[in-house]
Amino acid sequence: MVKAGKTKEKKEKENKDNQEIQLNEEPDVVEEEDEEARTFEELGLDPRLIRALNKKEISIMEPTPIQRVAIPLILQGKDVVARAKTGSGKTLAYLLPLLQKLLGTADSNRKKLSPSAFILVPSGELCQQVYKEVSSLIDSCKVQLKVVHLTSNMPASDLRNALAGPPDILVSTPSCVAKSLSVGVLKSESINDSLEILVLDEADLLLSFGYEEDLKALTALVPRRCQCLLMSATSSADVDKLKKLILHNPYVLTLPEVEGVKDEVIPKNVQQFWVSCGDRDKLVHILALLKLDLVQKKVLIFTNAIDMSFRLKLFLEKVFSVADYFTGHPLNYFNSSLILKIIAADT
Ligand SMILES: Nc1ncnc2c1ncn2[C@@H]1O[C@H](COP(=O)(O)OP(=O)(O)OP(=O)(O)O)[C@@H](O)[C@H]1O
Repeated sequence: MVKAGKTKEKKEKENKDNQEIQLNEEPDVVEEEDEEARTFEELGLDPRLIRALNKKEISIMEPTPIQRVAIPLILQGKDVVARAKTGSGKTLAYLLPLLQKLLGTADSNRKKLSPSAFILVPSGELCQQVYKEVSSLIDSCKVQLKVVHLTSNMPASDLRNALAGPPDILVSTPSCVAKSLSVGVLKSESINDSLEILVLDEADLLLSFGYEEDLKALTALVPRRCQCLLMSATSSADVDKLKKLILHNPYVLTLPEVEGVKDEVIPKNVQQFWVSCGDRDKLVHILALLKLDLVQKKVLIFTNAIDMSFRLKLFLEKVFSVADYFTGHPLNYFNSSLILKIIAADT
């Protein structure tokens, strides 16, 4: 991050190689951040957004480390790649400056034909979560910004209604944008004319979920002036590929260490085992693990598709108590003592 008072060497190091900022390798940078920008006010956040954060069910008073670094850069209009562990606050790290930028243009007379901001996520469930977060911030700020989200089962007429206006912010999977383009409810020229901010959230999953072609098609329409943000919990070849495909000379923020806790994708206290078996034997193996109490306490089982989670649920219900199993959005229910085992599809 380019900051007043920083040494010349540091500035040069950051400007080199896509302006990479390894926060753990430069602890003094974190310290400087700590001293200089402890609060959202000091990050330059609009008071309406700060009030909206304070009003949340669990009020948010101080920025997380990734927010401290990312928010000012995004407010300055930089392209940013933010890599920080799950739960580090990446969603607000891009949503707050994105909303602030749109607050500044909310009263503009210029008639747009397409949304100013696209937030692309890999799944319908994430789409719903991000949409909820944006809507609640907009409601709390009491501003005239409109957000919509698209779902994969929407017919063309619903897509047309959702995009009429147009909204200021679109939350979608890449495939719903591709569908909207193909049925003509989004127009290439209007995207090129209107798009100001493009966010790829959970970027580490976007390509593995099969959105490469949709993203390539969209990239061709993204104007050069559009600010692009890429958020990811891990670094991977896919994230690099997306970075090269869409971003321009971005700041790369990596936050592997927060408050002395090493940010590993798999925490140290988690033991991992894998069982090699054919497709047909998977259910029996899971049953054996549970029946023999080899996996104890609460269990979260991920499957790669929704129909597989239902098959597993039906299978396990034949053996265990029906009330033990739940499928759907897992984390809201995981702390409930009634729910002992959860099956979740990773889509
Ligand atoms: N500054 C903050 N102070 C306290 N809580 C926060 C702050 N920022 C975000 N949170 C809360 O932390 C939780 C996790 O945040 P968030 O979902 O943004 O993490 P993430 O880094 O995007 O994770 P993922 O990689 O899974 O998307 C949310 O409940 C969010 O409301």
